[in-house]
Amino acid sequence: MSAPPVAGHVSRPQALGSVTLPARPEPLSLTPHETAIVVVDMQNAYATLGGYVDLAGFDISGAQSTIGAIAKALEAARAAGLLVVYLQNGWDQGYEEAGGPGSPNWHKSNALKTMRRHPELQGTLLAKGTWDYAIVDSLQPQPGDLLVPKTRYSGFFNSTLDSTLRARGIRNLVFVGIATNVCVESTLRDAFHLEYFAVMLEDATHQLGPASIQEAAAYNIETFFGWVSTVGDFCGAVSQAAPASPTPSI
Ligand SMILES: NC(=O)N/C=C\C(=O)O
Repeated sequence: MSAPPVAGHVSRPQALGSVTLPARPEPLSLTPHETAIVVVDMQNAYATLGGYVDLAGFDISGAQSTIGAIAKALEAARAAGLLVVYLQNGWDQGYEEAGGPGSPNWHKSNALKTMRRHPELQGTLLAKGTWDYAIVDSLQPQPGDLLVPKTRYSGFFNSTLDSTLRARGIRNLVFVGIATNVCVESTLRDAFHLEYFAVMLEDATHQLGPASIQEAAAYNIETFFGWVSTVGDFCGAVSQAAPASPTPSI
């Protein structure tokens, strides 16, 4: 027998307008107006050949299919009236926000390390205003979407993300983007600690590192921090939502 759905944040279980998303370890009920899709760091740095992670030596051959899967999920999310939030990772042009040798980020960021190894790249990786920092052409934000800049792996750290979501009554977050095991998982873990119901669409994410890392992140998420679903199931579920009503004006 299959497990009954967990009510994600709905005003009451199975509230009017809620949809059931097939997910692991069990289905999740979501109310569209309390749900946002969070697009993590779909920048040239992470998803385009010649960007930071490619130059740093990671395999991003799967990024093109991830972009296509995200585009599908976004189309369904927008049609159902879900809030779309983009996260954009990087720093000012002088890299003050990245931190100096007193910051672990200075030591661990592969972008900063790559630029130290190749001084000719200095200023080109993840700096605001550069091609590397820009969101990929095919996933450009649309009118009504929100864009939240961030300077560390978790989108909740030192950013406006939590207040932006709370102000809009958002309690459920659907995650897509790159990289599964770094910024997606870091943000999703923080979402759990901040009492959001978090779902990752596994085929709309891509890992940095071997394929086993993707599996490990999905295991962690479905076992400890949230739920795991797919783009097909997400599109099917949100297509059942009543058409979005316009935001009331005040
Ligand atoms: N967006 C990410 O998951 N980023 C991972 C590594 C980095 O930004 O250096």
